[in-house]
Amino acid sequence: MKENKYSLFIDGEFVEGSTKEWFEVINPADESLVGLTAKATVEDVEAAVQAAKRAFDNGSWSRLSATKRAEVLLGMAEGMAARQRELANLMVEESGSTIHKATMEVILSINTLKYYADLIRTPYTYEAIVPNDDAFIYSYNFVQREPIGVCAGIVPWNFPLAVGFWKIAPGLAAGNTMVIKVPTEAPLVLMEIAKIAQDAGLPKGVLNIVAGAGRVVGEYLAAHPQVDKISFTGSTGVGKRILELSSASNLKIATLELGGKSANIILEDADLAVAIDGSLFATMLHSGQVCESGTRLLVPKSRYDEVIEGLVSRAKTIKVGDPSKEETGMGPIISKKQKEKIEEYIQIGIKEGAKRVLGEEALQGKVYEKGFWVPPTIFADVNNQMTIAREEIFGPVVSVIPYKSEAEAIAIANDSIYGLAGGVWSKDQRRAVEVAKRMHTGTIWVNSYHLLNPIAPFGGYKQSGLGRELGIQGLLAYTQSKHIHVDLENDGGSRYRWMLP
Ligand SMILES: NC(=O)c1ccc[n+]([C@@H]2O[C@H](COP(=O)([O-])OP(=O)(O)OC[C@H]3O[C@@H](n4cnc5c(N)ncnc54)[C@H](O)[C@@H]3O)[C@@H](O)[C@H]2O)c1
Ligand SMILES: C[N+](C)(C)CC=O
Repeated sequence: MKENKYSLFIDGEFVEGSTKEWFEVINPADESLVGLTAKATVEDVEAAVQAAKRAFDNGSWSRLSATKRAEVLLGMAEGMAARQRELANLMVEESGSTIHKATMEVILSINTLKYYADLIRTPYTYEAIVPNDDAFIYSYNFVQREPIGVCAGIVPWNFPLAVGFWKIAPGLAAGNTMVIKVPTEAPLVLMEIAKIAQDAGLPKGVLNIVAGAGRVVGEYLAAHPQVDKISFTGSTGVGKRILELSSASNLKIATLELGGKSANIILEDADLAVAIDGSLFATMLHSGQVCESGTRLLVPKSRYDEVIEGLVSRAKTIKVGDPSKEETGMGPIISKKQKEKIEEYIQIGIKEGAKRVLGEEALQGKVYEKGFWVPPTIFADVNNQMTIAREEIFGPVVSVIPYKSEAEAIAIANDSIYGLAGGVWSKDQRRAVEVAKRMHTGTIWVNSYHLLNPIAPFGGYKQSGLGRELGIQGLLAYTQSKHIHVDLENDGGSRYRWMLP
């Protein structure tokens, strides 16, 4: 067990935390103990913020050249690549990710580091602007992009590594220092990163990693007057609380990546074999515990029966079980609490008149005796006013909604408080893109789903979020711009003689 005891990482050191209390991390597939993590108190978080502030102010990172910062980020990427399998296995154990999803996540995280290391070596930090007014013609103006300061990141359990790196990679690349709060359910993989960062030569205090209760650690960071920016990924309810605390304290800049109830539209001309498999991938990946899951599947009435039949027969082929096995398609649910929440939604769906066409039979076998399991569940005959079409379930449950016309499909898709993602399936790509343009969401996949690339921004419309991560926007979100005006006449005074004759 000793090697699976994880300390907090503050000011370049692994520390036990002020109360020396530890919490258990449980494998959701069999309820075994994966490891112990030190539980941070507000005193520990304060120490982490102060370490990040000192590190920012001393310039060991914030004033380092972009090329040198990029070298360290690439060193971290190399360190992660060398331990790819180990990191993926740890995520399988602590979060129930299948080995495929966990491996994809490590690769996405490495690519995010590499992308930002490349981006800061291009002159994004500098922008010349040309005066367009005679009064300013003899001046030279430029905009400098500067780091913001101490940035906090709050990370959820479903993609602990990738979401962590959507914050750490651009945040560090831009020259900020950081305090990351890891999720209590799956804290270990990001805590491993502390060692990798240290080995890559990240100066002390630049990256601090703490674990602890959201209400204590997360709220303390959100309300802290010396935290200059907060980036939160999690539920919409907690996101609203973060925004309240962050603006009331010091008007800190906030990026919020929140929940979703994404619509996935199969158009009449779609290749159903492709669309059905793609729509199951859209909802069952990571047992549906993915923010952008296509949980409202919109199907034309003319092809409805075919689609339902296809979904049921293909979903039955998903192997649910031990997430460490290569052949497993779907693993467990993160916790007993989350499993019970999903089951409650399933009962609500039945009560409100939706027809459960798959998922009634409990999973049978030794592997399901322990751990937290919910079978792939399909509801037919859902209408968009039902609770299971309006609220985020965060489980392997898809609500199939029939529609009569393309216009009706778009109206249903947009009738949601959320706007995170969506999908469109059609043989006619031009038509699919026209539909995509009319959907009010931040990401749409045409004839695919869940494919993420560090070059493209990710984030939500409406109550799915504020701001963007990834892409150039994701880097700029960790900078603030400063306009510098240099008077070329070396005689600025001549311009205000009217006041000081
Ligand atoms: N848009 C995205 O990119 C994205 C990505 C992943 C997850 N999510 C969303 O996250 C939710 C599932 O994750 P979850 O259950 O971990 O969400 P959550 O909001 O309960 O927790 C997210 C993180 O916030 C912390 N937290 C909890 N309460 C807090 C509080 N009062 N103040 C500060 N921090 C607090 C948690 O400890 C955790 O680290 C879903 O709604 C999902 O859609 C969104
Ligand atoms: C966007 N992503 C996949 C990293 C996390 C969503 O839950």
